[in-house]
Amino acid sequence: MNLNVEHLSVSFGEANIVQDVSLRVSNKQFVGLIGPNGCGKSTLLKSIYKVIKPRQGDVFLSELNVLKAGPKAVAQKLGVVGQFNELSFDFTVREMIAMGRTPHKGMLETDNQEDAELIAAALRKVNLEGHADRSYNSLSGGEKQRVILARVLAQQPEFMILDEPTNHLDIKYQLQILNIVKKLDIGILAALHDLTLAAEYCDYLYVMKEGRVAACGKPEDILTKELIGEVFDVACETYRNPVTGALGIAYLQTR
Ligand SMILES: Nc1ncnc2c1ncn2[C@@H]1O[C@H](COP(=O)(O)OP(=O)(O)OP(=O)(O)O)[C@@H](O)[C@H]1O
Repeated sequence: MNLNVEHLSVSFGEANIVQDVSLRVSNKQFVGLIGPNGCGKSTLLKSIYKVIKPRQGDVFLSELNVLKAGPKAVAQKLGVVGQFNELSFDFTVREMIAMGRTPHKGMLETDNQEDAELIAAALRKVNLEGHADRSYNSLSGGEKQRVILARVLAQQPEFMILDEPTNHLDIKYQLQILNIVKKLDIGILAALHDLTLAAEYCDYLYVMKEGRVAACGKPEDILTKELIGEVFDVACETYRNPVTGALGIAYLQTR
């Protein structure tokens, strides 16, 4: 399933927050969206997954016209791990994850054995088997984040959007979540803040600055000290990590 975002623009009043952004995720790529705070990453993602209405532009998931399709048709294909996961009403962890099955159900259809197995498998995958009956609101930020991922796993989407999925997570779970997502073998578009993790996990990166795409390409081609200095306003040197061989970034003092 491919994602095509075409000339998307979002405005709040007079402020043009996302300006004529086009991007593509094809062939089950893991594509990262990076850029400084406030550059418009979340707004772009929310307009792709229909929480915000764009001023202009189109979004296609393969043949599906996302902005014109109904929510259920989109939810059958697209899973979303958003940035803030607070709830006014309390549910158990199991109930939260069961919500992932809703797009695949008829109006009054209840959960069956297959749903129960998918929910249990999702709980196992994020290491929260023992937490199924806990109240969601009582969980730590990192545990909540993993429940939201488990809900999306139970949803069995063909494409996934993640907005800073490693927020709140310690390094073990940052790596675990990125490994789980990477192994799903579906197209992924994820906003990420950690540039070395973005370089390690992403096949391709889009760099946003002030609402526009400032650069795009393979991580090793575009994550240069010049681009990082220009977009994030920090001085750095890039290097090959001698242990992993991955791209390393040594941050120097802020300019
Ligand atoms: N509903 C809104 N009304 C007015 N301005 C908004 C609204 N939502 C976001 N903005 C503004 O749009 C800009 C982009 O916000 P956005 O959350 O998309 O940035 P971001 O790149 O995801 O930032 P971060 O890395 O901090 O999460 C910010 O200046 C923000 O204050």
